[in-house]
Amino acid sequence: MGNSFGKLFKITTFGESHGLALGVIIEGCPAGLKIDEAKLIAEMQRRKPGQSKITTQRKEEDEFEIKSGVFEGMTTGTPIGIVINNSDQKSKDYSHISDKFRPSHADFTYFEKYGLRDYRGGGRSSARETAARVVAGAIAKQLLETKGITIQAYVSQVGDLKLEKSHGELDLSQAENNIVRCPDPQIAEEMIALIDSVRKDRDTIGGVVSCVIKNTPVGIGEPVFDRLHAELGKAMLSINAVKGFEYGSGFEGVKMRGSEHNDTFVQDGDKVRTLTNHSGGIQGGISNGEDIYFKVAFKPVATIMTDQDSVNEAGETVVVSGKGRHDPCVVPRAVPIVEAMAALVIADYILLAKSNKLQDF
Ligand SMILES: Cc1cc2nc3c(=O)[nH]c(=O)nc-3n(C[C@H](O)[C@H](O)[C@H](O)COP(=O)(O)O)c2cc1C
Ligand SMILES: C=C(O[C@@H]1CC(C(=O)O)=C[C@@H](OP(=O)(O)O)[C@H]1O)C(=O)O
Repeated sequence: MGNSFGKLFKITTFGESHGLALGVIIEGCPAGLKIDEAKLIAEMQRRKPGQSKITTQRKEEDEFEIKSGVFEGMTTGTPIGIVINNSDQKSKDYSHISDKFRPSHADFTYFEKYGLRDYRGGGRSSARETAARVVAGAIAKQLLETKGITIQAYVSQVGDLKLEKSHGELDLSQAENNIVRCPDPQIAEEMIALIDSVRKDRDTIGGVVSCVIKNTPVGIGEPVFDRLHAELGKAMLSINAVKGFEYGSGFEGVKMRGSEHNDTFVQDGDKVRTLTNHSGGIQGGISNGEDIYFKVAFKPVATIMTDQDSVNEAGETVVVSGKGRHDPCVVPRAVPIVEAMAALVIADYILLAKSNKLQDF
């Protein structure tokens, strides 16, 4: 029913924004992985609401409890069950729109699909659900660390303000040093000021999260329908408010000739490398060992703090007035979500690649 993701490293999430709790069941994580809980907590802190003036002011610590599948700090190979309690729901903020549809949120489509809905905080459609993905993704990241694979996302655009440099030209270690998570400190300041001014206008703004995955081995990806970039695309497009995904040269690549765009192969010691990386580390749906990089576009948040025309469940014309604690821009908190989803894909696809060749059997 669309609540699970992955084939071998598989997650199933549950929970609503204003319910008692959220959580995730992780199946397929190999036994014997040492879990560093401090790292899981750190990932949750990066995503949690209420972290700065440019995020929703809902205060959730996003503490989690590992209920199963980990014994004496090691995964046991059995399902890992994790629960995150909700503690700061303000469902009253939603009573005035309990039968009204917020323009461009999921109120109308959930109501039409199921015939009823948990209107409190957007229910299941809320990005609160992504807390469960982030804790699962943090475990996947630890699995990937054992192979030296790293994943880093950062904010590369807010509205019209964008980084012109590619990931290789930036010092990505700077990204976590500011509240918007942009690696260029100067542009970060401008982005923060822009989000803050949009927030003061009681409006919202979109942005782009870029991500780079390093040290993926050659040969990961399942042609033809489960090409690595197709799965990354699905993972990213499953995140709330995502409107676009591009990898490698993406939409800009259409302006180039093949003679400029082709990535020349060179032998580098015992490895085949490419001189450029317009392919984004993936060719034919299979990783080629170069950096995998992609961008994810997020729309401006639907819930704005001004009156908007809409309709209600009875089909009457109504005004929806903005209320509650909402993100003026999602990208600062989307960074760890993008990383988590990328980690889940790569962990899953490394396990799948064990069936590539007879010698791996
Ligand atoms: C990190 C994050 C935070 C979000 N915060 C809000 C919010 O405060 N208010 C809101 O209306 N939408 C927010 N959204 C987006 C909604 O969850 C999303 O727009 C809604 O579920 C409808 O789905 P769609 O935009 O994917 O069609 C957020 C999304 C993300 C990724
Ligand atoms: C609570 C979180 O973000 C929420 C995402 C969200 C939405 O519509 O997606 C709407 C707001 O929910 P509420 O109005 O219930 O506070 C945000 O605060 C979170 O990410 O943990």
